[in-house]
Amino acid sequence: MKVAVLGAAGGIGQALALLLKTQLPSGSELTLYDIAPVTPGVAVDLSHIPTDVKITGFAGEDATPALEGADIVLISAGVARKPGMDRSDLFNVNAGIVKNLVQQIAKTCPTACIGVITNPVNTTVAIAAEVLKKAGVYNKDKLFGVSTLDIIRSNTFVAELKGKSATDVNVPVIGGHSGVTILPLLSHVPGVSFTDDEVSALTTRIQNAGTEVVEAKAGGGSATLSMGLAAARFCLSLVRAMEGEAGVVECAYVEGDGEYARFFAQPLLLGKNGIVERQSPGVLSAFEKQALEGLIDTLKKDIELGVDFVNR
Ligand SMILES: NC(=O)c1ccc[n+]([C@@H]2O[C@H](COP(=O)([O-])OP(=O)(O)OC[C@H]3O[C@@H](n4cnc5c(N)ncnc54)[C@H](O)[C@@H]3O)[C@@H](O)[C@H]2O)c1
Ligand SMILES: O=C(O)C[C@H](O)C(=O)O
Repeated sequence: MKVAVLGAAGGIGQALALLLKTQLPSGSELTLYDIAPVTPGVAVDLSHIPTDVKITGFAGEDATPALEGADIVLISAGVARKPGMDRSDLFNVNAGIVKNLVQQIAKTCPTACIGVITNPVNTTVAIAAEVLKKAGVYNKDKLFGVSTLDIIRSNTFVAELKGKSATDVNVPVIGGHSGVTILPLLSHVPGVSFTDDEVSALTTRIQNAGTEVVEAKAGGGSATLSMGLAAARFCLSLVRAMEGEAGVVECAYVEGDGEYARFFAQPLLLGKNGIVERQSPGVLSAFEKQALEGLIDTLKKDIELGVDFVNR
């Protein structure tokens, strides 16, 4: 199994690379790519960790050497938020970066599974899909917006509130990855009940958790370490499923049946070739139904922006 990380010299990229170097199965290959000249050095540094994962790093304009033969490509290249910014404010810079990198993926490893981390995810995943489509290599079962951070945050906040172990809580999060489009399904957490006020306050906290980190970092960037862990969890689940483990389910933002919007975060059964089954969000509470109705227009506009960016 070969995994490539694009944007690997950044805050997320380095944390993610460390976790993958230590947790990918023996015999895997990990390549790091970033425009930053430090990238081969990041790989040399990690190569001294005694695991059976071969790691190499590449810098410059051309991602090809990192992409050759990749089974999974994770993209965290791009700029991050500063206080006062929305994720959508990153569009002007990050749209072009994602477009360029996905064009290179389409050429060099067109059958790889792709996990897009770069914000605004609601839009950058649509950009990636349109680029792959134009190149004639789009497979909607292999393109993911990585929304795992919303799940691990929800698990943490619910566990804190209810005095549970965070590792025992699993909150599905559907919709998208920004503001009101993030919809944690608190009614789906077994063995836990919430008052209406708790549901409302927790949902708002989960939706604003990225901003909580951006403000706490005071201009020094957004979530990197928790995101590195989230992306590693997503990637390692995908690796396990691609290597034949049955029953691996993760939520991610993917092209679905279009019931709510063309792209929608939902639970996915993963397998050897990416998505095996898009699972229905199931029965929603009245609060969740209303929140879902309220997010669709925003999500559709975010998606349209990405589609137009590639096809204008
Ligand atoms: N999906 C999520 O849940 C989630 C969570 C946190 C952050 N993010 C997003 O991830 C992105 C990266 O965040 P970060 O904190 O790691 O930022 P960072 O600035 O620390 O790292 C970004 C890296 O991208 C590299 N880069 C820029 N342009 C590039 C290009 N054309 N090719 C290759 N590399 C390039 C930079 O050199 C840098 O090393 C941001 O857009 C951020 O908003 C997403
Ligand atoms: O909030 C951000 O800008 C980064 C990321 O999307 C997050 O949820 O932490």
